[in-house]
Amino acid sequence: MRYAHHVDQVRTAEAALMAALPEGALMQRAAAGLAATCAGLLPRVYGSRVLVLAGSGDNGGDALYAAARLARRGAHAEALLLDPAKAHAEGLAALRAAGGRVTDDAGAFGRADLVLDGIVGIGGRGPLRPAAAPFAAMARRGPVVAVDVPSGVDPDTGEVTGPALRADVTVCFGTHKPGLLVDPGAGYAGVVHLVKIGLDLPPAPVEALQGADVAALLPVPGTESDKYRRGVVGVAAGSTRYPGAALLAVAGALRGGAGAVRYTGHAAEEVVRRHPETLISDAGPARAGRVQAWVVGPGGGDGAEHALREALDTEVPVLADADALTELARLGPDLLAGRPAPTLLTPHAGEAARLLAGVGEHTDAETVAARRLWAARLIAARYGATVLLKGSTTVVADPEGTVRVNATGTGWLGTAGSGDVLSGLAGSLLATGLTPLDAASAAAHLHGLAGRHAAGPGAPITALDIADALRPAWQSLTG
Ligand SMILES: NC(=O)C1=CN([C@@H]2O[C@H](COP(=O)(O)OP(=O)(O)OC[C@H]3O[C@@H](n4cnc5c(N)ncnc54)[C@H](OP(=O)(O)O)[C@@H]3O)[C@@H](O)[C@H]2O)[C@@H](O)CC1
Ligand SMILES: Nc1ncnc2c1ncn2[C@@H]1O[C@H](COP(=O)(O)OP(=O)(O)O)[C@@H](O)[C@H]1O
Ligand SMILES: [K+]
Repeated sequence: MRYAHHVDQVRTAEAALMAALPEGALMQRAAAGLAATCAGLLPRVYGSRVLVLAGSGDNGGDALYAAARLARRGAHAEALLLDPAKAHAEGLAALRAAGGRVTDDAGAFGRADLVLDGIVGIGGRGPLRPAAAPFAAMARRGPVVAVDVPSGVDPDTGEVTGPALRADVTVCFGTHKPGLLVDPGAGYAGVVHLVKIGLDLPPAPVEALQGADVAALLPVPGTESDKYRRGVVGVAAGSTRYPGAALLAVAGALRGGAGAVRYTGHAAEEVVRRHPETLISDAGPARAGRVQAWVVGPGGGDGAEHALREALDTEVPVLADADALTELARLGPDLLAGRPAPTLLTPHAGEAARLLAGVGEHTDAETVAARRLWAARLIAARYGATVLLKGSTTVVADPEGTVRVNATGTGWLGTAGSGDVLSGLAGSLLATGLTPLDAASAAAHLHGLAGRHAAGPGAPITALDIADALRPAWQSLTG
């Protein structure tokens, strides 16, 4: 598991640790880890040109001390001080003592073999200020290593509201920050290395499941298992206009661990032709027969409201997607109130904007994509449901405030019908007995791996390719 903490939690833990350590010890731990990562990125340290962009806080201090360590190993280290009067005095003295020097030539950025972004860390707020902003767009020769956080990225949210430094590698201290794991910030962070510095931290508000965590969640049939005991997932999807969504949701559901898939809707013939193992019900969710979870909405068209109401009237978990979300946004969160079982909502950014409008928060898809944590948390709180917000970083938030992020995906997943496969998959995991939080985060992880597997070194994929790749993705976790 990767854990990410908010800035105020880091500050509290840092204060407690600093009180127990000699002055400056914590910064030296940070700088040592930072310098070691930088050394690993350079073909050789001796003779390399290292440039520090140094702001006036401790983030600049870390960068200056790390550059001093590299200078002691023979690097030509230079520091560009964004506010010379306020530069970190001890860090600067260490750099000078190691043979480094100060420069005011901005061209050094483009010539450097490695740039250290020590402009701002967890003390930064808002976009880069004018003195630093030009570096966001400047050509570079060597890698940019962000110290703790890429400057210009909000550490708590990953929001980027103006120019920000795009790093190849981010070396963060003590714990991950949410902004390193959630787009758009994650896209600026590059590869993230964590340097442990001994902080004693509270429970993390944001976490990211790793392969082993997901493997531990996936259902495994026992000797007593049969298709019913493994769980049956109901899929109410597709319409005469959109039969394909039904095929795709069933394709995902068949590969999600449930023992059987029960389908109801207007695309029964097509579904059985493509997936002969599907159980077909003529009635809607209310009388379709026993299931342990319902998936409702993909390609649902005009029938989506009816199917949603019937599914919500059952006593099993319900996953609402696509057209069912549009209906839910129109009808409002009261529709979910008092359900005896949990509800999982799987919006993309546009559907999330509709759900937010349904509770009086008028916004658009771009804003949702730019403020993913905010959007997912708000929908979860206001609808009292678990939310899986799709996109380049998938964010899963439950109404109790737990947030998980998933980054196994690839841009190739942005293909028509991809979300239908995901909803079938997540519903199937729900039917096996996973909580909505676990089902959603495991499904997002598997779906992302399947997309990568299907795309290979890089090629367009179809939604059915993703469904087909779910088995190797699953095996890659459990093998
Ligand atoms: N916590 C830990 O456990 C450890 C923390 N450590 C390190 O300390 C770092 C935090 O240091 P910090 O508190 O000094 O704040 P920091 O990030 O340097 O920024 C403050 C300065 O930035 C400026 N500034 C603000 N916004 C700006 C903007 N948009 N654009 C430009 N400038 C902006 C602001 O200017 P002012 O408003 O004062 O004019 C102020 O001068 C942390 O990230 C980590 O690297 C490690 O050494 C050890 C363990
Ligand atoms: N840039 C991206 N990086 C990673 N995953 C992506 C990206 N774009 C889309 N996806 C994933 O692809 C799927 C698209 O789902 P959705 O938008 O509902 O498509 P559709 O409605 O066509 O099925 C989601 O799982 C989403 O997370
Ligand atoms: K930084």
